Order: sequence, then structure tokens, then C-alpha cells
Amino acid sequence: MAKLFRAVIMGPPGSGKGTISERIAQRFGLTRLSSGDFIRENIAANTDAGVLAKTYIERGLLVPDHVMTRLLLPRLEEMTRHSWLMDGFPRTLAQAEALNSTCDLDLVISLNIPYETLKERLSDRWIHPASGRVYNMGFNPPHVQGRDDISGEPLIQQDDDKPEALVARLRHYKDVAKPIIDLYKSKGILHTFSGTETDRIWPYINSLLSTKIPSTSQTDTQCIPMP
Ligand SMILES: Nc1ncnc2c1ncn2[C@@H]1O[C@H](COP(=O)(O)OP(=O)(O)OP(=O)(O)O)[C@@H](O)[C@H]1O
Ligand SMILES: Nc1nc2c(ncn2[C@@H]2O[C@H](COP(=O)(O)OP(=O)(O)O)[C@@H](O)[C@H]2O)c(=O)[nH]1
Repeated sequence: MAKLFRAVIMGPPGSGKGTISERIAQRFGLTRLSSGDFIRENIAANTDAGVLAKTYIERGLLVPDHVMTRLLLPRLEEMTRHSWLMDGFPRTLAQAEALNSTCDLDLVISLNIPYETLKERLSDRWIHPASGRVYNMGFNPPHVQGRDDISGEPLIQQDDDKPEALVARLRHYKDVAKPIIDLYKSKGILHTFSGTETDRIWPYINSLLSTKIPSTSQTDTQCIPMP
């Protein structure tokens, strides 16, 4: 019976988590899970957790741990037969511990990208708010300027992608990510990639995953339901 593969991708805002997760999902056939997308789906569906999460996001805050775990862990329990890659969770040590008690992670990718690069990328990042699809006017522009490729709806720039908000976001990321990174380092599953260009980092991630991901893997149970 093939073993399943579970991985997490971490990095500061703009480090390329979304871009790289999309490539990994396509290349290795993993299901891509994104906490941001999952929250947006819950907001759109008006679930209790979605309504609650929205009140935090609107104030530019992280959604509290108990709301996040209530949203995400049941979703992971549905994924017992799939290999997956998670982007955006865990974002606090409490979330990492909750994930730990639900799942055995195989690998954690941490992206280490210089501040100047993050600043440039985010000042050029445009998103389609309803879906979370991300564009960059230089790196991956939309087919039609200012419009989402799939829906044709307008793209927006998020206030917290502006340089003045970025310093605080990065400081916050460093503070909360450090204990999570230390935890994964101590478990021996952390792999850190540094650089200024996704296209130069990608071959290293690709070759690491080629050695780690079983060819196909659909029937095993690694996630156990929370008590
Ligand atoms: N694991 C999490 N814990 C708490 N809040 C979260 C979590 N994941 C997402 N959120 C909330 O949802 C919002 C949107 O998340 P998403 O990951 O799509 O975008 P983001 O914060 O702009 O990330 P990035 O800039 O790194 O791509 C976050 O700003 C935060 O308020
Ligand atoms: N110029 C440039 N932009 C990139 C590169 N990699 C990703 N981007 C863009 O930078 C922005 C941030 O990337 P994203 O994947 O959203 O990062 P995340 O915030 O970590 O999920 C997006 O607009 C991407 O299109 C790169 O190598 N060069």
C-alpha cells in the first residue's frame, strides 16, 4: 500500500508560497490546500466560522486559533486518502501543535526571501478577491490588464501589500514563525530555500520532492480524527 505524503509550505507574505504550491500540486499531483482559500469559501457560504473569521480579516487580524482549527482540521480529516500540501496553516505555534496531534507531516518547506524582494513583489501583486488568484504585473500578468483570467472580474491591490504595512507584517511573521520553524527543525522535516527568484528556487524544490513523494498514493490513513 503506497504511503501518503503531507507537506506544509511556510514563508513571509510575498515569498512565493502560493506560486510554488501551485507548481508542486501540478507537478506531483498533490491536493493543494490553502487556509486563505478555505476561509474565503466559508465566508462565501456564510458558515458560522466563516462569518466569525470575516470580522477578524476585515480588521487586518489573524483569525483566532480555535476558529482556524475548527475550520481546517475537519477538512484534513476528510483527506485521509489523499496526499496534500498546505499553504497558510499553521501560522501560530498553537496551530502547529493542533496539526501535530491530527497528522504526521512528512516535510515542511520554508521560503527565505530578502526583504527588498518581498517589497517589490507585493507592490506589484494584484489579486482576484473572490478566488484568491494572484497576479504580478511583471512575473505573471493577467491576460487582460486589471482583469481576472477566469472570471473577467476586476483585480485589486490589498492595503496590507503596500510597503508601509509590510514592515509590520514581516516583523509579525518572524515572531510567530520562529517557534514553528524550530519545532519542525527539531523533528528533522524542515527544508529551507533561499533566493530572490522563484524560477531559481523551483529546481531545488522539484528535485527534493522527486526523492520524497511516492509515485501514487491513495489508500492509507495517516490523519486521525481529533478527540
Ligand atoms: N492559519 C491562519 N491563522 C489565522 N488567520 C489566517 C490563517 N490563514 C489565513 N488567515 C487569515 O486569512 C487572511 C487571508 O489569508 P491568505 O493566506 O490568503 O493571505 P495573506 O495573509 O495575504 O497571506 P500571504 O500574503 O502570505 O499570501 C489572512 O490575512 C488572515 O487574516
Ligand atoms: N518578480 C517576481 N515575482 C514573483 C516571483 N515569484 C512570485 N512572484 C509574484 O510575487 C507575488 C507574491 O507571490 P505569492 O505566490 O502570492 O506569495 P505568498 O504571499 O507567499 O503566497 C505574486 O504577485 C507572484 O506572482 C518571482 O520570482 N519574481
